[in-house]
Amino acid sequence: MTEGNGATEKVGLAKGTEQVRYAVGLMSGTSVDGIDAAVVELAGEPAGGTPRARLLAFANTPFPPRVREEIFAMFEPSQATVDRVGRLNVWLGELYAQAALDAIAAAGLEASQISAIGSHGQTIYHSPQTNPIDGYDLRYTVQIGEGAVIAARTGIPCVSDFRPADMAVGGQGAPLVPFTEYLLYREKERTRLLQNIGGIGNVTVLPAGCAPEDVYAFDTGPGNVLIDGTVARLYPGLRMDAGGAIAGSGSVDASLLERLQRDDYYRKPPPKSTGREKFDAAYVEGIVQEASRRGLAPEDAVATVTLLTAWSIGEAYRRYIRDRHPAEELLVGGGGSYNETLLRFLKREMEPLGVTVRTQEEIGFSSDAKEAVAFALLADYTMARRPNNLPSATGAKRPVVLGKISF
Ligand SMILES: Nc1ncnc2c1ncn2[C@@H]1O[C@H](COP(=O)(O)OP(=O)(O)OP(=O)(O)O)[C@@H](O)[C@H]1O
Ligand SMILES: CC(=O)N[C@H]1[C@@H]2OC[C@@H](O2)[C@@H](O)[C@@H]1O[C@H](C)C(=O)O
Repeated sequence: MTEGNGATEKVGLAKGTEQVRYAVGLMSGTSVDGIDAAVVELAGEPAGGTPRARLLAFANTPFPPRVREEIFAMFEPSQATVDRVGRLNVWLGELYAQAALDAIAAAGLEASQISAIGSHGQTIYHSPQTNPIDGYDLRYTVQIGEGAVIAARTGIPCVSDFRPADMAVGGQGAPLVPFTEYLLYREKERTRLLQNIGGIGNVTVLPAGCAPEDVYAFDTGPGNVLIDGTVARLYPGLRMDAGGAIAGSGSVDASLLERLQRDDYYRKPPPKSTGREKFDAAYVEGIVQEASRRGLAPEDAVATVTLLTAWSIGEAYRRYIRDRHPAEELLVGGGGSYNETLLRFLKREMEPLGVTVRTQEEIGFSSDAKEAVAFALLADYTMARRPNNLPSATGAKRPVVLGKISF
C-alpha cells in the first residue's frame, strides 16, 4: 500500500535522499475478534502532510477465548473492577507486543529497524459527551493494553492512548482514522468517499482538492451489526453471513424494508454517531418478530437487513453529501466488504448516482489492514511531534499531538 497526495504508487517509496522508516500499527476493534498488526514502510515528511505508506506485512491474531471473555466482561462497568482492568491492561500489553514481534518477523525485519509502534488498544469505555461536574467539562475514554509493556518486550518506542489528547481540547476522541484517510486517499480532481463497514457503518468525505478542515465524517448507521445479529438469531451457530451467501439466496421483503427505513437515525443530520447500544439484541429481535409476522423465510429476513444496510449508506449520501460534494468514487473497507451481496446492493444504490463502488482490495490496499496502518502513521506523527487529530472530524477546538510515548 503506497499513496501520497492522491497518487497511488506500488514501489519506489523513497525519492532522492528521502529517509525510509518502518512503523508498526496495532488495532483491536469493537468486534473483539483479535489483534490486527501491520508493518508499514513510510517515506516523506509528516510536516508537509505528504507521507507515503506501503504495507509490508499484516496479520490478525485471534484473542485466546479467555481474553475475549475478559474483554467482554470489562464492557460491563459493574464487572470492570480496578484489579481486573489493571490486570487486563498488562495482559493485553503482552499479547500486543507478541503480535507486533510476529508481524515484524513476517515482514523480514528486525525490531531494531522499527522506529515506532502505534497501538490503539482495546476500548472498554467511551464517554465522549460532556459530563459537567463542578464547572469542568469531563469527557473520557478508556483504551487498555499497556504501552510500557509493549515497549519493554519489543525494545521499540510505543505510542498508545491516542484519544484523550483530542478530548482534552473538546473533541470526541473519535474518529481518528479520517486524519490518515486525508493523508493517504485525497485527490485533487475527484471527491472520494471512504465507507467503513465494521460493526457500525461510517463514512469519511474527502472533497476534491480538500484541505484538512474540509474533511467530514459520520456514522451512516448499521454496518454488519444487524446482518450478524439476524444471522445469529435465525441460524444458531453462525456468527455472520459469510460472503453474503444467505442474503444472496433470499428475496427482499419491500414492506419490512420500508418499516426499517423509518428509523429516525437515517434522517438525523450529521455530525452524528451511533453504536451497538442502539442496534442491539432487542433491535434484532424486533426485526425477527416482524419477519415472522410476515411469514418470511430466514434468508428473506437476512436479504432485507442486508439491503437496509446498503440503502442506509446510499441514503446518507443522497441526504447529506451529494448536494455539497458530488462524489465519483466510494471505497469500501471493513469486514462488510467481504459480503458480496451487500456489495452488489451497494453498487445498485450508488451507481445510478454516478458513484463507482470499489473495495480497498480493488485499488491494491487491504480492507483488513486499513485501521492498523492508520495507527502506524499516527504514531509516526506523534514521534515527530506533529499534530495528528482532525478537528473537523472529532469536533476538537484545535489540532493536537495525540498519544503517550513509552520509550
Ligand atoms: N467473509 C466475510 N463475509 C461476510 N462478512 C464478513 C466476512 N468477514 C468479515 N465479515 C463481517 O465483518 C465484521 C467485522 O468487521 P470489522 O473487523 O471491520 O469490524 P470492527 O473493526 O471490529 O468494527 P468497528 O469498525 O465498528 O470497530 C464481521 O462481524 C462480519 O459481519
Ligand atoms: C472509541 C472507539 O474505539 N471508537 C471506534 C469505534 O469503532 C469504529 C468507530 O467506533 C470509530 O469511531 C472508532 O475507531 C476508529 C479506529 C477511529 O477512531 O477512526
